[in-house]
Amino acid sequence: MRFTHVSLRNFKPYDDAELDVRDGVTVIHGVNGSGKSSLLEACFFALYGSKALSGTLEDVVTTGEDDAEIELEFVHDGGTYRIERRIRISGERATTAKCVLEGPDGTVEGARDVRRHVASLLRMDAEAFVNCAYVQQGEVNKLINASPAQRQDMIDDLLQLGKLEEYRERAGNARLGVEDVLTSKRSVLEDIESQIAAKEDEDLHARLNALESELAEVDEKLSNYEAQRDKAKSTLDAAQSTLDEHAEKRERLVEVESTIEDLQSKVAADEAQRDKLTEQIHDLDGKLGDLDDEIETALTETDLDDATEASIDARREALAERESEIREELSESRQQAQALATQAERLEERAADLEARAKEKRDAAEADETAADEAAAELESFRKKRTTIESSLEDIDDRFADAPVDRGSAAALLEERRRDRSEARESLAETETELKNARERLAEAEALRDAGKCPECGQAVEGSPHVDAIGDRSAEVESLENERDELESTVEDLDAAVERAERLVEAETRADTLSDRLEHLDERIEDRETTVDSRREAVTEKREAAAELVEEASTKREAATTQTDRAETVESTVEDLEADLDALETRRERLDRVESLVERRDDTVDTQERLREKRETLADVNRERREHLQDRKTRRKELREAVDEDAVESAKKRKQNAAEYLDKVETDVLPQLRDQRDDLQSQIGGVQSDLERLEELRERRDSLAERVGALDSLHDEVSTLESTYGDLRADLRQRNVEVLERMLNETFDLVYANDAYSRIRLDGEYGLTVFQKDGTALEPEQLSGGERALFNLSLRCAIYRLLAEGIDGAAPLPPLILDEPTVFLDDGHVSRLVDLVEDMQTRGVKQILIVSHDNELVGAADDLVRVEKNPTTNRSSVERTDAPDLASALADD
Ligand SMILES: Nc1ncnc2c1ncn2[C@@H]1O[C@H](COP(=O)(O)OP(=O)(O)OP(=O)(O)O)[C@@H](O)[C@H]1O
Ligand SMILES: [Zn+2]
Repeated sequence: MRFTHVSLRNFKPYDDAELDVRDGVTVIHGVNGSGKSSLLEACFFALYGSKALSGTLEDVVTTGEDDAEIELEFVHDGGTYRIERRIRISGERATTAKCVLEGPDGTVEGARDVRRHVASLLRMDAEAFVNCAYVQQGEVNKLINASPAQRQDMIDDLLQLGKLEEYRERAGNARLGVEDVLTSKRSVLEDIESQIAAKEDEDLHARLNALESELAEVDEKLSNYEAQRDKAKSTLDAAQSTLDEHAEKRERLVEVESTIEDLQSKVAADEAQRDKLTEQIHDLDGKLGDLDDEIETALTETDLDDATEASIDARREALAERESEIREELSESRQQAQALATQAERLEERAADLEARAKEKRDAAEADETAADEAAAELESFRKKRTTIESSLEDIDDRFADAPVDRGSAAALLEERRRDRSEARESLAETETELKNARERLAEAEALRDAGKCPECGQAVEGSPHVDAIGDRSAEVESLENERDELESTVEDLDAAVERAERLVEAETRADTLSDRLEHLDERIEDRETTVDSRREAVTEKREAAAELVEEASTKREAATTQTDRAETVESTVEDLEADLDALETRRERLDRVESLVERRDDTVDTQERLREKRETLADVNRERREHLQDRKTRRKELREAVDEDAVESAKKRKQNAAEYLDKVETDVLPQLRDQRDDLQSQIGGVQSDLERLEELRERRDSLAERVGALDSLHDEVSTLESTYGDLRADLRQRNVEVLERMLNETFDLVYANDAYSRIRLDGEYGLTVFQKDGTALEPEQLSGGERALFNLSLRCAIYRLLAEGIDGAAPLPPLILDEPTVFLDDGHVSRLVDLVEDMQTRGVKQILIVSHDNELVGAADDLVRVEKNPTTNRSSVERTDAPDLASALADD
């Protein structure tokens, strides 16, 4: 198997990338993170899908893109294949939107089917692919650190040895299954054999023969009795039909006899009925005569000529006409009477009303008169009061004739007098004070003088000029005392004058009051005078009006009497008319009586007619009945002759005999025989089915015995197969281990010659041991990092070779893929790696893909592929460079 072309879109760091992969060694190089490993992963992913990923499906699609596409073309076993996958991100999740494998045998679709198809094509699943062909970056220690059992599983799986174990287990399971079946079948077989033996002991055939002959005897007896029974049955039937015939005839006879009796009694009854009817008709004739008499009498009470319907109707009409006339007149008269009565009533009311008003007027006149009298009395008293007040006023005026002022100035006079008096009192008070002071000064001077001092300056009197002053001072006192006396009498006079003035003021005030009252009285006098006049006038007017009203009332009363008289006249007319109506009613009643009598007569005639008809009908019916009676009597005669009592007796006897026989045979003999027969038949059936069962058992025994034999030999075969698979696997594994150990040592020599190690041992349990030149053994884990890398590579290459050579025909193995194999190697060992690669090539590995940036490996490449990442877009691209150009490019470096 070889890759030929890979093309990517939006796979991890790539946008659009395409690469033709050629045979030989292809080295992919580029700086860290440029996308080298991703390119290899793309191929692996193309083959196995999500199983090939360490991460999730989403990681595959370039961040920020919706979908990714991977296409891988490869050749395998002479065929060309192409796988196409498309991954789409929808929401958070990525799904495989398309997955198609096109190959020479057709197209496979769907991720699961494609993965299975690839696994069966390459005979390895994703895990086996990684273990065999694809050495991933940093997986140096995977095989070294694995336990021998893991390693064994891994390698067995690669070499498909696991299948053998699987087959062995399947064979073991099959053996156990066969054993289970065998055991159960054997026990069934034993059971059947014992059943057969039991049945054979029963001697079934002899029993069958005996039962069958017994059955034949019973059958014969049965058919004999059945024939006898049939004969008895027909005898019985014949006797029965004779009896039935006679019984029927007798029944008819009875019927006919009862019919005759019935008819006879009906005829008699109807004849009696007819007689009764004749009698009734006769009675009605008498009744009719009576009615005719009554009608005659009633007619004479009316003014009818005859009692016909027409004349009664005509009369009735005339009465009705008259009645309506009277009623009309009556209603008019009643209305008129009513109207007149109402008018009279109204007039009475009006008269009463007028009289009442006249009385009111008279009462009002009375009241007015009383009011006028009262006013006149008051007027008289007011006039008297006026005279009294006038004389009082004249008295007051007389007093003012002597007074110093006129009436009206008294108040001013009083004020003047009081002022004069208070002035006089003030002068008096001043004078008294002056007098007191003068008296004190005199006393002082007299005291000083008595003490010998100057009464004026208080100095010693000798030589004082003022000693004469005492005389002056006593003269002053004297004059002041005179003045005071004068003033005191003035005040007394003025007191009297004030008193007089006060009395004048009093009189003046009284005169004013009297004048006011006088004025007031004058007003009232005038008022009363007016009242007296107007009331007296009103009295006259009202009395006149009352007289008029009384006159009007008497006129109304007269009119009322007239109307009442007229109403009475009309009412008597009404009474006359009512009497007329009563007379009319009596005449109508008489008419009614005639009419009802006529009707009754007509009814009676009808009844008589009906009775006659009924009597006639009855006569007809009886005529018919008599004919029918004659007919029935003839029939009775015939039937009486047809009944034969002897034949009936003999038939009865025969019937009884046959019935007795049948009863015996059918209830006793035949059922017994039938039971016997059924019992025998069922016994025979039982024996027959036993025989059939025996036969069946024998058949089953034979087939079971055959089956048990077959199972025995199958068990032997399966056991052999089981042990064969076990042996084969152990054998193959041993051989593989030997070959793998040889190849491992060859490879190891190639990459690690001249070193301290002599060889590697791979034991039967897949344990690995490294031997040093001095013979000491080492665990592979004890090797250095670089040594471990080489050891791993050797082991991987050896496994690859073992597979390549172990599989027949053209090597279908996938390319050998190494991702960064030189990481732990020093320069010398890199050239060993180059040797190893070349060795693998010479051993027939067609395609080797190596990711490396080691110059020496680059130099060894047949094809060089450069991977670059655009630093601005951060997207990777891939480009093939021819080896020589690169060599020179590297030389420039
Ligand atoms: N889904 C993705 N979308 C975009 N870029 C991705 C995605 N997955 C991985 N990468 C980028 O791809 C690069 C990793 O590629 P890869 O491992 O192939 O590099 P490399 O060349 O093998 O590097 P080294 O030499 O270190 O092994 C990283 O730069 C990573 O950021
Ligand atoms: Zn890498």
